[in-house]
Amino acid sequence: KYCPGLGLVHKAFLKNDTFLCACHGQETNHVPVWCMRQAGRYLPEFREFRAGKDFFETCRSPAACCELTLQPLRRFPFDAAIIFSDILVIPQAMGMDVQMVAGKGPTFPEPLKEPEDLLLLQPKVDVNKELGYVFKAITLTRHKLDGKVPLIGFTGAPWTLMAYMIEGGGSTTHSKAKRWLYRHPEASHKLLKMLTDVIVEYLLGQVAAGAQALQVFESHAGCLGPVEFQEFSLPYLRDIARKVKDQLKESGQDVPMIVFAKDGHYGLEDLSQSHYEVVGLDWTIDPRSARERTGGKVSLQGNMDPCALYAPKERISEIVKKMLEGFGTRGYIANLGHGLYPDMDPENVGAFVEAVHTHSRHLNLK
Ligand SMILES: O=C(O)CCc1c2[nH]c(c1CC(=O)O)Cc1[nH]c(c(CC(=O)O)c1CCC(=O)O)Cc1[nH]c(c(CC(=O)O)c1CCC(=O)O)Cc1[nH]c(c(CCC(=O)O)c1CC(=O)O)C2
Repeated sequence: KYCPGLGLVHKAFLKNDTFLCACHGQETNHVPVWCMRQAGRYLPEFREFRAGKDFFETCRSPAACCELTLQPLRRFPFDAAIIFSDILVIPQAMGMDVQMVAGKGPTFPEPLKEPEDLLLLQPKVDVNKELGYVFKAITLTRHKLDGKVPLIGFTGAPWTLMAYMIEGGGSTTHSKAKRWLYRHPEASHKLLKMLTDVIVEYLLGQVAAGAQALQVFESHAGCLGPVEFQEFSLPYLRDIARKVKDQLKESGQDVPMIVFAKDGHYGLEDLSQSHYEVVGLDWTIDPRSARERTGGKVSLQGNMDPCALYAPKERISEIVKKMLEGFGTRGYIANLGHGLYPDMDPENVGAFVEAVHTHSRHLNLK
């Protein structure tokens, strides 16, 4: 039985456990599907709800996060929900000011410039105090979901968060953050380690609050080369999974973890041997080669080009069919290769979900 606050998770309690089964490589009647950024601006009801409210204020309201998480599930038969929040709540918890500026995106008025600035960060973060609002949102959403589908919690990965903290916002080159890697490798490792410690506690808190799976977003893997990835990203991704899993094992819990290193195709083999059950893929990887390169060691998630949702519905259906044939229907979770864009037509998102369900059922009957 599910105990609020304790987060004891029983699969039997779920009405639809296809997502969790697929994470563990078990057979399912249909391939489960969800979309990154499914709770987002492409939905008119999201835009209406968010209108006039500050983004991070919204993130700090458990009731608002719960409502936004549930919105897409009222429209589409997604097989999982992902808690509405943002990866940048961690730099905030470490003492940095982060604002969401309309038309510009996340902005840090005082980004980290030099290694001395690390002294300005909170050395020890009490996640219950600083991020308890996310935990409350998760518990409330678990209750409201009432076992309809599992709830995914998430975090940004250390390198991606470090990049934001130094760049002060989005960037095309990430040259300020990469400058640290080449010029201040020790300070870089210090920051990555600080972030890892907070992330581990944050993910454990999400599970205690009721999250039934966890996704780690290394969204800026692509601006690292294979050598830098090996040194500054992969060890921390591995550390996170190992530490979270070790802790959960002690309390007899088993929560699947997904690693999504966008544009990190060079790291695919390593990512499939990093203690994650699932590796998320962007659309630059061919499904069959991803299967070969990961050797059946993990389940895979992804990877339709989000822009394929601009195609007519019949074309979306064809693309989905090819994708399913490439990945196969077992140990596979359908998703996009990255998040939905604000100008996407909700009807086409519905067509994507339906195509995954219909084609995968047919393929399973063959
Ligand atoms: O476009 C903008 O103005 C700022 C968008 C932005 C945000 N965080 C950010 C970015 C940078 C970026 O995505 O490139 C920064 C951000 N947030 C996130 C990521 C990870 C990623 O997408 O690769 C990133 C990094 C993306 C990158 O830099 O490549 C994660 C995120 N944001 C969010 C969610 C939650 C959710 O979708 O349920 C999630 C995670 C789960 C998921 O993918 O579903 C929600 C979010 N954050 C944000 C927004 C838009 C602002 C609003 O509603 O007023 C929204 C809603 C939406 O996408 O429509 C703000």
